[in-house]
This record gives sequence, C-alpha cells and structure tokens, in this order.
Amino acid sequence: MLRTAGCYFIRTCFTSIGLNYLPVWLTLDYLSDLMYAADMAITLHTGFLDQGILIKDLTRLRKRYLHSKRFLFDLVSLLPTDFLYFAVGIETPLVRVNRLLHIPRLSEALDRMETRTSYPNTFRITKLMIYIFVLIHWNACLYFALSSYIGFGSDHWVYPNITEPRFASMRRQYLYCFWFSAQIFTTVGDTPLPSREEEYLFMIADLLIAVLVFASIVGNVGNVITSLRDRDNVFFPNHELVKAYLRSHHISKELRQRIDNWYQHLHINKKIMRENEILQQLPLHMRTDIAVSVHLPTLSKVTIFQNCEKSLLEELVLKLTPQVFSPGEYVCRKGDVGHEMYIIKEGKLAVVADDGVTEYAVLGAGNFFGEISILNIKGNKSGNRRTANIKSIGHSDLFSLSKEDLTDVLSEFPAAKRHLEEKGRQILVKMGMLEERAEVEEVEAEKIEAKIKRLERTLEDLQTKLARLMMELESSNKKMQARVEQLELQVALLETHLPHDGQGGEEAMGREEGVGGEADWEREEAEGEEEGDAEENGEKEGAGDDGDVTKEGDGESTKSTKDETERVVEGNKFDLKEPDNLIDNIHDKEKILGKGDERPGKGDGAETEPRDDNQSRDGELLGRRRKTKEDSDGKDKKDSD
Ligand SMILES: Nc1ncnc2c1ncn2[C@@H]1O[C@@H]2COP(=O)(O)O[C@H]2[C@H]1O
Repeated sequence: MLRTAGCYFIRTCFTSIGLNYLPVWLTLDYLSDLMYAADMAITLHTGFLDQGILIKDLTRLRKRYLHSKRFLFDLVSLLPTDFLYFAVGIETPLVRVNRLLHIPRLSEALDRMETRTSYPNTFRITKLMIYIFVLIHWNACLYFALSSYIGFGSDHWVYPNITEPRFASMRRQYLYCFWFSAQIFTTVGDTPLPSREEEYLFMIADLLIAVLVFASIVGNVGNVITSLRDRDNVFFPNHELVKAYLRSHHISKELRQRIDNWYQHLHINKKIMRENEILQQLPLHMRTDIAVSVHLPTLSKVTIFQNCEKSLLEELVLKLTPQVFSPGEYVCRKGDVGHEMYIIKEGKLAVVADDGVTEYAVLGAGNFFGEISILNIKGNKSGNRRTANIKSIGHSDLFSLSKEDLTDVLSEFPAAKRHLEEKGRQILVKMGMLEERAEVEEVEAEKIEAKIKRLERTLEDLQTKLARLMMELESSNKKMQARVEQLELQVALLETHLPHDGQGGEEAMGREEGVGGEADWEREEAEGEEEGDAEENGEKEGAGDDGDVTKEGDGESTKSTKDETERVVEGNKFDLKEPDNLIDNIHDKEKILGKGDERPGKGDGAETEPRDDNQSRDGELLGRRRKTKEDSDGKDKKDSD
C-alpha cells in the first residue's frame, strides 16, 4: 500500500523516472496485485467476532465479505485496467489509478498495529511521520508535474531548467521537489515567490494543508508527551506534587534528600508502586492471573508458602501491596502495634537492637517478618506489639500483607497458620518472651469456653423441647375439658328427660329418642375427631423428628413425647367410654321404667291398649338404641383394629 501510495505518483509525475525504471515498476505493480489478490482470499477466510463468539463458518464469512463495502473497493482496485496500456501506451501509469483505492487499508493496518504494539507512543509518532512523508512526497510530485506543465525554468518558482546539467539528474529532480514541498509543509516558508496564478493557487492550497499538518504534528507530539507523563503518574507517586508540599512545609534538607533518593530509586529500577490501583480496572480473574505471574516467583520462595495450595497463593497474591524502603529506614520498631506482616522481594533487612547497630539477624529475599504481633500467639508477652526493630540495609523491596487480609486467608488454610505460629513461637522462646504457663492456661481457658458454649447450646435445645411438650399438654387438656363439658351436658339433658312424673308419653319418648340419637352421633363424631387428633399429633411428632435429625438425643425425647401423647389420647379414650356406661345406665333406667308399667294398679283395661303401644314403642326405642350402640361399638372396634 505504501508502495502504491509512493510509486504511483512518482511514475506519473516524474516521467523520466517512470520510463527509465519501467521493468522495476511493472514487476512491483504485478507483485503488489498478487498480494492484493492474496489479501482478498485471506480476508474471505478470516473469522470475525459476533457477540464475543468467533465465527469461522465459511458461508457466513463469505456472505459477510461479499456484502461489505470493502469487497467493492477491493474488487474495483483490482480490475485489470492494465489492458488500457495497449490503447494509451505503457508510459501512462494513470491507467492503474484504481489501485489507489487500497490506500484506506493502510490506515486500517496502522490502527490495528497500534493496538498491538508494546510501544504505542513511539508507534504513534512513527505513524505521524509516515503520513507527513507521504503527503510531502505527493506534493513534491505535483510540484514537478506543475513545473513541467508551466515549463521548467520559466520563472523562479518552478523547477529549474532540466537541460542544465545541475538539475538534469533524476535524483536532483526528486530531492529538489521534496525539499520545496517540505519547506511549505513545515511552514518554514523560505520558498521562491510565485509569479503565475497556477503557482499562487498551488501555494495557497499547500499552505492551508500545511497549517493542518503542522497542527496535527504539534497536537500528536503533545499527546504523546502528556500520555508519557500520565503513565509515569499512574506508575509512580507524583514527585512534583510531593516536592511542592515539602517545600511549603519547610521540611529539613536531609529528609527531602531521602525522599528524592527514594523517587530516583523507583524510577531507575522501574519499581511500580500503584500496581493494585492500575490493575483495578481489569476483571478479577485477569487480575489474579497477572498478579500470579508477576509475584508467584517471590511468594513461592517464601518458606511458609512453599507447600501451600495454589488457591491460597492466588488469594494472597491479590492482597499484597508493594513497598520500597530506603537504606537505614526502619520498617517497624519494637513496641509499635503491628498492623501488617512483610515478605521480602528484594534487598536485605536487619533485626537490630534498640541502639540501631547491633544486628541479631539479617533477613533476605524470600524471608518474612512482622507476623508475631498480628497472629495473637498464645503466651506472647508482647501481645500485639512488635517484638523487634527491623531496619532496611540498602533499598529493599517488600510486600506488605495487612492483619485483616492475613487472618482472612489463614482462616481457610489452618496448616499455613500453624506453620506461621510455630515460627513465631520459636522466635518468642529464643527471646524469652513466651510465657509457657500462660499459653497452657490460655489453651485451658479456650477449652472451657468451648465446653460452656456446648452446654449453652444443649440447654437451648432442651428448652425448645420442653416448650413444645408444654404446648402439646395444654392442647390435650383443653380437648379433654371440652369433652367432659359436652358429656356433662348430655347427662344433664338425659336426666331432665327421665320421667319424673309418669308422663312417659309419646312426646317425651320421642324427644328422648332424638336426644339419645344425637348424643350417640356426637359421641361417635367426637371419638373420630379424637382419634384424628391423636393421629395428627403423631404426624406432628414425626415431622418434628425429621427436622431435628442433627440434634443428639432427639430420638429419645421424641419417643417420650410420643408416649405422652399416646397416654393423653388413651386417657381421652378412657373418658370417652364413660358416656357408654352412662347410656347403659340410662337403658337400665328405661328397663325399670318399662317394668314399672307392668306393675299392678298402674291403670285399667282401657289404659292397657295405649300402654301396650307405649310399651312396644319403648321396646322399639330400646332396640334401636341398642342397635346404635352395638353399631358404634362395632365401629369403635373396627377403628381400633
Ligand atoms: N531473632 C529474630 N530473627 C528473625 N526475625 C525476627 C527475630 N526477632 C524478631 N523477628 C521478626 O521481627 C518482627 C518484628 O515484628 P513482629 O514482632 O510482629 O514480628 C517479628 C518477627 O517476625
């Protein structure tokens, strides 16, 4: 594409160059045609993303390409217009003007490269330079063509006479035109004054384009510089701001020097401090992958994490915060409250005495420290305070891990926690800061606490069960009370209808029959209900059992509840049998009444008839009652079976 953009114009405008190198141009032309054809074939087979899914289906790909504007451009640009050479002659490259339709592909290709390159700013500047170069080249070609049209050397503005040996060579022709064009586009403006209208028009157009070119150069370069500064600001803390702050607060020269050194170290060694902030925009899984690939080598050097599962490391790696300490700087001081632990990525640190000189130990890459004060080790006399001073020997690169994050991670990985605690305990023992008796006491206290918690839980369970039983007992009592009241009512009704006055007439007996019938029916119904309730209770118990499967001893308690419920139901049944006895008593009374009728002196012959009627009715009534009772007994029996 670049070749087309460059060569087409040079061949057309610089006719001598075009003709002298004709075989070269023709070879290049047909080679580039072949490449365009290959490009079309590749485009036809290149998959595309549809809603994030890569489409590779050839029919869809073909349909998409053949219906696109790009296909139209590609097709027109490849039309074999070269056959027109036979008509206009081989020295007229204008017949291939359609090849210029490929030029938009150049910008497409450059844009695509820009998104992929690791150096976007360098690429942007290079792209800008290419565009400017092509523009100056085209303008140089047009200037030479216009000079040729006006006449070489006819005035000061046009290209000098090419018959002069100084200006005859092709190289000189091209270089002069390019220089002339570059002067216009860079707005240097040191060009000969135009004298003809065509020349003025050419210059006006060129100067207008030049303004745009210049503006775009300034704008693009400015953008690149700004984005470089932005990148620095994102990667590193803003030094300028800090400097201004330090100046305004009259900070001592020595401290300012230390801060400057620290900034220099960050920049020189490319220590990126705000990586968590930068990566924040990415989805979590990508962040994890990046963090794992960047920091895993350091973490896997740390002894406690060497045998850890990958998932633990992945969790940890996201929570690490990089920190850089300068030479002689204290990372922590003895007696301070500990809020984080540190893992050494690079550099050396010393465990020093309070004088800051005596070194107890030197820690290097892969070591960690600061865990004792944040782990709550039992028996640790210093509690949550730092047990030692840690001083950076040179510049040191550390990862800090906050107490909360460490506790979070370790709660899921007890083996790592034990390992850390063990190491901390060893140091404490060495320093004589571990109170072993206190440790044992703490363990005991923990055990007792756990026991109390267990007992509290058991007590709560028992209380729940007791409340349930009480409720059941109360409901059974209510039912029994209701039943007793019902039966008392029945007895009272029956007693009021017993013949106190010898008027055992039809009316009384009829009512008695009705009442007795209702009573029996009610009894049966009530018994049915009672049994239904008992069954329901049984079901409830069953449900209760299912719900409590995890609780110890529930089986037994449920069983006892069931027994009690059965006992309650049995009690009800026992009570229910009472009315039957009562009814039997009533029957007996009726029998006596019947017999009373037969007693002498109770009536004359005239009365015998109706009495017989009464007697037979009474007999019927009794028979029916017995039948009802037998039926109900039989039903009871069946039910109980
Ligand atoms: N003798 C030692 N050797 C190695 N590390 C130590 C020694 N004494 C203290 N430390 C570490 O220094 C840290 C200081 O803060 P911490 O007490 O939280 O945890 C301490 C240990 O991790």
